[in-house]
Amino acid sequence: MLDIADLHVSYGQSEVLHGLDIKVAPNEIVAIMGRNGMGKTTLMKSLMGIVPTKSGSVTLGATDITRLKSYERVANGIAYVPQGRMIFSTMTVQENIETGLIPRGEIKVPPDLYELFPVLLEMKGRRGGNLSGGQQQQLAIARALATQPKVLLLDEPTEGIQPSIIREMARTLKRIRDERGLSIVVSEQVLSFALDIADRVLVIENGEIVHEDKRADVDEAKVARFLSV
Ligand SMILES: Nc1ncnc2c1ncn2[C@@H]1O[C@H](COP(=O)(O)OP(=O)(O)OP(=O)(O)O)[C@@H](O)[C@H]1O
Repeated sequence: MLDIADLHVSYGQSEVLHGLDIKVAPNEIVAIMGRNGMGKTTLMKSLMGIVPTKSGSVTLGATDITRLKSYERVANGIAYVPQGRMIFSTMTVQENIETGLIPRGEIKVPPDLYELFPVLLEMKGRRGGNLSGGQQQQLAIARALATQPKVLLLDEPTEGIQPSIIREMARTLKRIRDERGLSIVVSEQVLSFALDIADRVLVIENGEIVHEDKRADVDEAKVARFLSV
């Protein structure tokens, strides 16, 4: 579904991703784990066309999206929940979700989004900035899903979220995958969450994938060592 091949990304002269090869199957959930500064956000931003690709390719389904602009990537079926959620704090919950409808030319929030996140229906007239961290995360996911993606990217979704809400988020994301047949790529530092949700766990270190395990074979101690400072 998503095929990243020999992806190199730099900021000016300094190369940050050094030739990543990652394939994500339809319906698969892949967790990309790594400490701060290892390149997770840069990978997400480059997949969304927010930072330019130096070389290599990104293919979504049958479409080469490497040179496409962000909005064209979204139209092709890739959606993004950025680190820190980045909801529009002065807009209402409903208006936030509506921004995700624009690429599909739709006007009305599909009821199944509110079924997934009932709290958003309750709060649809509230300003985004007045929601709790967990509620804002649900809103950011709902906004991304409104674009009807085939691949959903989430950048450190557990950051700043309470443990009980993190478990609920894992359940919801698996439900989304099962019901919508999405592929999900999630960057994470919280191993328990990654193990809860992922079919495959990759570790990124200094812009390279240095370890990979299927969920059933994950060597937890080894992955934890990569994550410890
Ligand atoms: N705009 C930028 N200009 C120059 N260098 C940058 C820029 N953004 C990130 N970097 C560098 O790129 C490297 C990877 O950063 P990135 O933010 O992708 O890491 P990360 O794994 O997502 O970390 P975090 O968990 O802190 O978000 C770091 O060395 C960082 O300093």
